[in-house]
Amino acid sequence: MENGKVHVVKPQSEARLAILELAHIMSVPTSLVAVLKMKVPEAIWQGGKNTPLSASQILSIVRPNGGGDAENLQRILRLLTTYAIFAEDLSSNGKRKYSLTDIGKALVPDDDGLSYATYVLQHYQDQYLRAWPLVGDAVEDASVEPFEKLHGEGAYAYCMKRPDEMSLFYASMSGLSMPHMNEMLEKYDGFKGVETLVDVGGNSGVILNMIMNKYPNILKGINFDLPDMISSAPQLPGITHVGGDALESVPAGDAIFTKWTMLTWTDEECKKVLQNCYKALPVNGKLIVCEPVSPELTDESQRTRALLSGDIFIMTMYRTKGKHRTEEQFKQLGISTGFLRFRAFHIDPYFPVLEFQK
Ligand SMILES: C[S@@+](CC[C@H](N)C(=O)[O-])C[C@H]1O[C@@H](n2cnc3c(N)ncnc32)[C@H](O)[C@@H]1O
Repeated sequence: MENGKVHVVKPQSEARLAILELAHIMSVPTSLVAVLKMKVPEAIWQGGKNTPLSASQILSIVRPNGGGDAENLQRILRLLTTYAIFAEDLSSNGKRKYSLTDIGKALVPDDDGLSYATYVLQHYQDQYLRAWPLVGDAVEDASVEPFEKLHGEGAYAYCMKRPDEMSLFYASMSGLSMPHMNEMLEKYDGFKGVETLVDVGGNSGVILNMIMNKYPNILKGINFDLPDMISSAPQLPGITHVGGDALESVPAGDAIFTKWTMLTWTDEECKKVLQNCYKALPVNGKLIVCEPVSPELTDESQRTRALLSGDIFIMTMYRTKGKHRTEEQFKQLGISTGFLRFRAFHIDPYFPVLEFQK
């Protein structure tokens, strides 16, 4: 008996609830995409104030010419409140009003138009959504990615042929990478003393630019990526864009950085790239890797879920035998390719820094 209510927790009813939640879980990302497309976070954040607004007030901002169903918007906002994207306020005569939580604020574009919203929107484009029902095909036949089976080409090739998709990919990568790189650069000082830094799979070059701004000792930055991927990369001070394939060779530098690349390579391909990095480094040179690192234990934590669900995204869209690896798997890959020292810095729960020294 608690507060006059009798709580009878029946394991079987909990099991039924869990199944119902999973059965309906598509409502969550699709509702999130809907509010992002309607620019609801921006509407609540107007003037940087985060004022709680009712669904009809939000609609009057996102639909200034009228229209839209406030009750249905409120239904969506309530669901997303259960995922702590919005906070619900019932203080004004029981009328529900919504503000942004810290998670919701991460979806509001910054002055450069970047936020986590772009990453979400990029992932929920039609070409990916249509590949999801084929996820089990990666078990039946691991020789071809479900995305490629459906579209006749791999996810990178698909992206690189389409200029709009490329811009979205750049913005998605930058929007996600910049906030945690800011924190990483505050806490990790492994770029001290480096004069030439190569970023393998550096995409638009914005991360290399961030590193160089923080470490003026880096005089030369080489942003290395697939030729078509850097074809529309912006010009950035001190940075040379070099097109190539890391599976063939990597430009020389006194340190090499790579972030969020190895997950799309098989173990054999990772070894090849690590060998190429080894060759491109001087004695004592460092390879600094920033990759999703899967936990050894399978638990129900948010971190484990974020990492294991990202792993299935990779398996379905990019590479059936690419993967999120554990720290030990990274260490063994480094040792097998000749690196002498391995250190892990757990600055970010999703993207730890892994240092391999020659
Ligand atoms: C997920 S993105 C990460 C981009 C950036 N490093 C970041 O963290 O925001 C992976 C990048 O690796 C690049 N890439 C994939 N395979 C590559 C290869 N074989 N050689 C060079 N770059 C490659 C892709 O073109 C893409 O820009």
